Amino acid sequence: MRSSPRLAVRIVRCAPLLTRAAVRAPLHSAASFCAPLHVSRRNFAKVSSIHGKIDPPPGGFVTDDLKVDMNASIGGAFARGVFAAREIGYGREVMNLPAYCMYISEGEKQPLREQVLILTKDIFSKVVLGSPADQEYVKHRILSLMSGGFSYFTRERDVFDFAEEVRAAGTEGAIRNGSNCLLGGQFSSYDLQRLPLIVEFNRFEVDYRGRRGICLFPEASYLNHSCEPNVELSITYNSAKNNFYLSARAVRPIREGEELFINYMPGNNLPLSRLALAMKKRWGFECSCVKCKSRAVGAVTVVFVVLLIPIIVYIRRFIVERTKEKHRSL
Ligand SMILES: C[S@@+](CC[C@H](N)C(=O)[O-])C[C@H]1O[C@@H](n2cnc3c(N)ncnc32)[C@H](O)[C@@H]1O
Repeated sequence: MRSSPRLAVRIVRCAPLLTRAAVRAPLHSAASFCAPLHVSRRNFAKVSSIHGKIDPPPGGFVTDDLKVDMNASIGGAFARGVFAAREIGYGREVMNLPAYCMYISEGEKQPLREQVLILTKDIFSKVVLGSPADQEYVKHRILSLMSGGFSYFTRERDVFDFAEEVRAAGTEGAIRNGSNCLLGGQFSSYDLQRLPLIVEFNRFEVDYRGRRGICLFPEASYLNHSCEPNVELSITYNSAKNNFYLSARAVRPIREGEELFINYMPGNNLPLSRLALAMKKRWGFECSCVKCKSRAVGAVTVVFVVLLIPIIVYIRRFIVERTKEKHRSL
């Protein structure tokens, strides 16, 4: 843990820090690339391209005892999760990450949709104007994150507007950089379409002095949700570093090979049945954690007991009565 002063922030759930001016700056200056937007299948390969140890970002920490591996039973055939490569003791910090980027809204009322688009533009500006390391990070880390198949609040029009803005002519340097990014195949039209969705689905919502904001911590985005998590996240603002930091700690001992889970909707105190519905509404997936699966088995058992047993009793009685009648008539 760092010793510099921090402000506690409220995590709602769900990435280096630019100033607001930098966040707004660069997009119309980007590229004049005019390839049509098209959906490509390589996305699926990308979703599972990251496996093995998680390299910590600059200024961050990820223990070597974690690895990303497949978990086909959660989130589809290509889904991944974070697993313990060795036993992890109770209370141990397994990740401490600086936000890769963040946006703090101007007023209380700024819609999440606008926040997502501003952060998307911030990330893309790093691809166009940033260092090769930034470009590599966005390409390999951020674009390999999972996005929802559709958006809950990022309108289709926003995504197309963003792509158009990226292609629009701007200053000489940005055009050259932007064109190279797109034409060189580092960042495809399809990536442009996915980026806002990736931000939407991997955002961590924070509250900074009463202002809402969103951050990305891409290394933490491989963690799946469980209604009975074994890892707890806390996000704090480090004023010395002028950035948010995410800390992930084990809240019980985790065996070697066991998956690490967090709660995507912490602090809501909803009963399990309502939590699953809230998850579906907010994050768009049916929770298939062990607790929800056992709840489903429990529901099937109740249906069996409440409906099937009376039916079986009725049929049995019916057969007994028929047999008795037959005997009487003999
Ligand atoms: C932030 S990502 C987690 C990592 C992701 N599994 C991957 O392969 O990159 C969130 C996505 O993982 C899947 N997921 C996470 N927890 C889940 C759960 N409990 N049940 C079903 N799907 C889950 C959902 O598809 C969700 O949209």
